[in-house]
Amino acid sequence: MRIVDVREVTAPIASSIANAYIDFSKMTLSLVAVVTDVVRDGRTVVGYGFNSNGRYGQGGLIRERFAPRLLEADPNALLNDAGDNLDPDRIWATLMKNEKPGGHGERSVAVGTIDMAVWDAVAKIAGKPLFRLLAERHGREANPRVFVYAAGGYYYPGKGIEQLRAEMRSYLDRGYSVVKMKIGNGVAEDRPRIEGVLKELDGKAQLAVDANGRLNLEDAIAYAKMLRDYPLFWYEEAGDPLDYNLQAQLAEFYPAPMATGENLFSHQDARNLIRYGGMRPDRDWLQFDCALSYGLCEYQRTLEVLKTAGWSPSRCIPHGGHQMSLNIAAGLGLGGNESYPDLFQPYGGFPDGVRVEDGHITMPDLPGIGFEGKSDLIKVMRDLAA
Ligand SMILES: O=C([O-])CC(=O)C(=O)O
Ligand SMILES: [Mg+2]
Repeated sequence: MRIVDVREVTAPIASSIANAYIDFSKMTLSLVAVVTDVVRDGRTVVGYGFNSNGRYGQGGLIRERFAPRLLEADPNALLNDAGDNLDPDRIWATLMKNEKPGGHGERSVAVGTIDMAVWDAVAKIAGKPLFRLLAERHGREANPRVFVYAAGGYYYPGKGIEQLRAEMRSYLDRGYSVVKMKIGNGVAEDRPRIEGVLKELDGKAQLAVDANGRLNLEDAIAYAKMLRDYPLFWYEEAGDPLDYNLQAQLAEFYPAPMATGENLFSHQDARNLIRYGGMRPDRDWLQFDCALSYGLCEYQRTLEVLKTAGWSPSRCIPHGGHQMSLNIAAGLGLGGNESYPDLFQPYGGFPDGVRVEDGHITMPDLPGIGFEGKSDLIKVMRDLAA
């Protein structure tokens, strides 16, 4: 049993949306195929992975550094003790050989993308959905019913409050109970946007807001004073993701739930947020995204760090809207997952036929991560592996 090839293609996920920090006019992602020599149900097992929106494709790093390390390794050194499957942690250690600690940059995205493909292959070789395999490995009961919220509400050229309200209404109509919109361009611009959306939701769903790290401390506090007038689900990523002191000071002005973490890429960074960021385990939310942060091998270390610090995995609702985090949520008891109903297709979303009801989806029993159940996605994946 061995990995015979690691393929990467950088694909566009561009659109005309913008958050308070970046626009998505040139956004890309990396799609990876880890091809094995294992055959299941008459088909060669190929694991697939991709990185979430926001950090661009990582083709250079994957092709020049990480894929060659896997292909040059002794194939037996990448297997589990029984020799009947790949071992994700041994593969992870091989990927990270001769990498210094710290300074996570974007190698964490390259590794996270390959790691997703490896876990997909491992669960397919085991003949199980990844969420069931994870629950078994951790001695837990899987829960296929997962909370999901609808992320959107971007700044959009020519889009006024009426269109924003219509967008949010469409998420309500599709079964979501929590929706999210962007803020950060200024209190004067955002207050009427928020009030318009809250009117549209009319108490039938809750609203989260996301400043994408745009605000300095003074502006983050000014926003907090405005936002705390409204019953929001959370106030996300107010300031720079690595400014733990800003987050901690903000907590003093914002008693309602805060959320952050999508731009922290290692368990060490996550631990610093917990130690120094003033985040409160009884109400705040952690959004670390394995696809951007060295993958599930690292995410399990992050969950250990959280546990040690008294945080439940149910306080985690990852960024990114991919099926990988849906599996982690169902298998390891996270609080839910992000979803972008109208963006970043065909990568995001759910297997065909999965519907949102009362803000939750139910995972179908598909082997691996479940990409084979999403026809538009598996088509581009198989094109890469062909
Ligand atoms: O706009 C983005 O970069 C995505 C984002 O922050 C989110 O989904 O929370
Ligand atoms: Mg965000």
